[in-house]
Amino acid sequence: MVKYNCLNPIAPIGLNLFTEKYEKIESLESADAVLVRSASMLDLNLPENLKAIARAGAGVNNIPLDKCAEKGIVVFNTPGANANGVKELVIAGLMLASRDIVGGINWVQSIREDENVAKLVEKGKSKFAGKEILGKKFGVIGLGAIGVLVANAAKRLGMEVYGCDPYISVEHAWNLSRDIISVKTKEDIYKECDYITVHVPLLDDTKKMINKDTIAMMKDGVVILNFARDLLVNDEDMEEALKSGKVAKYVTDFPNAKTAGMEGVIAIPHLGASTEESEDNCAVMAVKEIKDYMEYGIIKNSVNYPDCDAGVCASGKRITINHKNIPNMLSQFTGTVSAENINISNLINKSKGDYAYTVLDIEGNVTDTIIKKLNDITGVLKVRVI
Ligand SMILES: NC(=O)c1ccc[n+]([C@@H]2O[C@H](COP(=O)([O-])OP(=O)(O)OC[C@H]3O[C@@H](n4cnc5c(N)ncnc54)[C@H](O)[C@@H]3O)[C@@H](O)[C@H]2O)c1
Ligand SMILES: O=C(O)CC[C@@H](O)C(=O)O
Repeated sequence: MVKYNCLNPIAPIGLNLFTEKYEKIESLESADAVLVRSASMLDLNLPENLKAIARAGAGVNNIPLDKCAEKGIVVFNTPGANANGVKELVIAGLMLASRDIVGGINWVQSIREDENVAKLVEKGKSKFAGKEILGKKFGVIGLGAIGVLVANAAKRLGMEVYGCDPYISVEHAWNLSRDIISVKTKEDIYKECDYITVHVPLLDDTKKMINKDTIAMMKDGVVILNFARDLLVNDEDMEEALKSGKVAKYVTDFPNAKTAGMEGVIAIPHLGASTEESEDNCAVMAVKEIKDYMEYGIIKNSVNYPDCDAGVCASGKRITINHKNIPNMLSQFTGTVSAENINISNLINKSKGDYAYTVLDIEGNVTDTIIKKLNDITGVLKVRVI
């Protein structure tokens, strides 16, 4: 029986894919697998038995990736599964920043009891006049699953769209409209654009990338949209820029104690992926990833281990080994199995950064001796028999 724990609610359409071989448990302690959305796992004790974590979403800054890798725990995410949900909200954010829709709606509510409300509306509406986005310059930083959809949608709305992503994947490059102006550096976006949206992961080199220095390069009255993570922006610098009018509006899907009540901020309560469709897509993808890994040792969409698909084991037993990416591992694995006079019918080894993963299909029984010897090899982090 595979035990799994959900740290956040996960859509039933995904959980229903688990068969009778899986049991949902309420505590993390004895879980083989975990499903999570935005709950922070950074300070959790990770049980020895834990083998896989699936993040039903894109951002994995709530999961201690290196600590997991070091314990042989494979972390998955669900690339692209919520991208359309976020794209639609970014377009809404663009509109909210350009037209004072929020201010106008709130004002109507404040005068709604007045019997002359219709007249007052016509008289007072000019306070809420805005700008159109047609023909304006729109910069997208990060052309991944979300950035590409946002860039293409903005282009279709008649904007002049600039995109920047030094690490763009071939798949995303194929999907990017050829009408998007590709620029080499973020500085080109900062200097050129009336609206700037960030769609990069929160990493050491993206943290606080929007700060007083980068804002200084921007046009006066720029609009900044952040549907990625709050820590991408230096909030103190943003406050200054909003006060001076350098930044006209800051739209964020990640309000915090500093920005939630800040003048000039349009704060949305992390709703980017909160649609039925995105939640379903993420749940289905996350559960399939867990099942593939638990049942076949297949790794797809991992963020801390290499992807590896050895298909279904056609002979005897499958041994999977999570290990450090260091020399001489394979010869020790094959030597250990061969010493027991067992034939290896299939072997795959993949690596990603400091970590690697090996699948051995063997023609014979996996003895306790083999498992102990494999576990004793320096650099081996987890051994499983499937
Ligand atoms: N608001 C929400 O609910 C919500 C939902 C999904 C994702 N997100 C956030 O949005 C981020 C992006 O999501 P995605 O699905 O597009 O991810 P993705 O991995 O498909 O795309 C991220 C892109 O950023 C690029 N990138 C990385 N570092 C960069 C840098 N320094 N400069 C420019 N580009 C850089 C990568 O090459 C990649 O193409 C996630 O990491 C997450 O933090 C938020
Ligand atoms: O799960 C969510 O609601 C948000 C997910 C989003 O922030 C992500 O990074 O995918």
